[in-house]
Amino acid sequence: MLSRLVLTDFRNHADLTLQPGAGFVVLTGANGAGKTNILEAVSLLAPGRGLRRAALGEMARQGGAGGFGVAATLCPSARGETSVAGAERDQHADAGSPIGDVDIATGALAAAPERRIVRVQGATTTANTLAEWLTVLWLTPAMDRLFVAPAGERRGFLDRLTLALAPGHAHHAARYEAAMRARNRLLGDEGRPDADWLSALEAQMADHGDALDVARRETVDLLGARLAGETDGAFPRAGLALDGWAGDAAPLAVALAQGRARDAAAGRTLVGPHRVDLIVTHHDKARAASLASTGEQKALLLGIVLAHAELVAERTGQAPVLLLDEVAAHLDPARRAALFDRLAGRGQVWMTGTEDALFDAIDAQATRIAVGPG
Ligand SMILES: Nc1ncnc2c1ncn2[C@@H]1O[C@H](COP(=O)(O)OP(=O)(O)OP(=O)(O)O)[C@@H](O)[C@H]1O
Repeated sequence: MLSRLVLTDFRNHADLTLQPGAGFVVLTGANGAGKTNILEAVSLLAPGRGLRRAALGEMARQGGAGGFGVAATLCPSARGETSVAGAERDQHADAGSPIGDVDIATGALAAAPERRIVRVQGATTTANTLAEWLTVLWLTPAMDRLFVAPAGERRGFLDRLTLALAPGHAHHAARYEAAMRARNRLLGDEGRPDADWLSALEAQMADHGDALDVARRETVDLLGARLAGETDGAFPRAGLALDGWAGDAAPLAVALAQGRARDAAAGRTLVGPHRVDLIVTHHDKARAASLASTGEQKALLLGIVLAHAELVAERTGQAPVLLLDEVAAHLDPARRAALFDRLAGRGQVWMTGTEDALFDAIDAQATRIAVGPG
């Protein structure tokens, strides 16, 4: 969990320091006060582009010096002794330094506003290594249409779910994409491409692509089984499946080598795990989630996120940090109570709303923060 969060020139926040407690962190304030901006800042403490998938240059405060910073202290008690098993933690342990609070920071400088800087304990590192330290998952109003959105959005959601169980997932995704871009460029070049160079790139895609495929399948299997066994009742059970790339049907390197002419003509790679879609069904109604009502779609998504948070906590000993933007306001009172019940005592959960009264039931367990303009 985060025990401290400092925003400097991040969106509308010139200088803001928060000291959230464990459990619920409730941000309330008027429209435009900057609540979602705070959640976005937390989401940047994980690999990827954050919950708005915005360009870095958009995040620096207009009227500020041009750069921005998001710094946080992770508190070890809630990270758990067995939780952070990654290479970075091992390095610290090997160096004999005690595992205490961990400072992580990200941002950009005015001189290079689109270059992301990431530091862990003051040492520069890559954004992908943040997955070793913190798992952050979010639900925002923009995700309400996830089940009818293009496949890429569901794949992005699946990858975030997967990252929580396989911290190396972001690294494999980045390497896979880089090799694929290089292959696409090579196939698009004038003249006959170098076959050895193509084979080498395809071998890289196959290595990293297989790792992506295995990790996604494991996530879908584990989460699907958990959802199928649920008896909660407050949130509809989702059925999960993968579609679009049968990873076990043909080795990827073979499929890529055979598809060179086709991909050269298309100007892109037409097979591989970058084409995967997450198929979600309303389990009890045996119907595609895309055909469910708006309210049912929201509830399905929330059910997936809740089951995932519990799965991750169980398997890694570390509850993910959840960011629930405007979720409480859209639930009926019974579902809202069920949500609070399920989340109580399950790690740090940041929630936003325009009205204080929405969160009265959890007042005693929450850090309440009134967000004002600027
Ligand atoms: N780079 C920026 N510099 C300054 N202000 C910005 C920047 N980017 C966004 N803003 C402003 O931040 C304000 C707060 O946005 P945010 O989405 O966090 O509000 P909110 O409290 O979640 O509101 P709502 O309840 O309407 O969702 C908006 O008025 C927006 O214009």
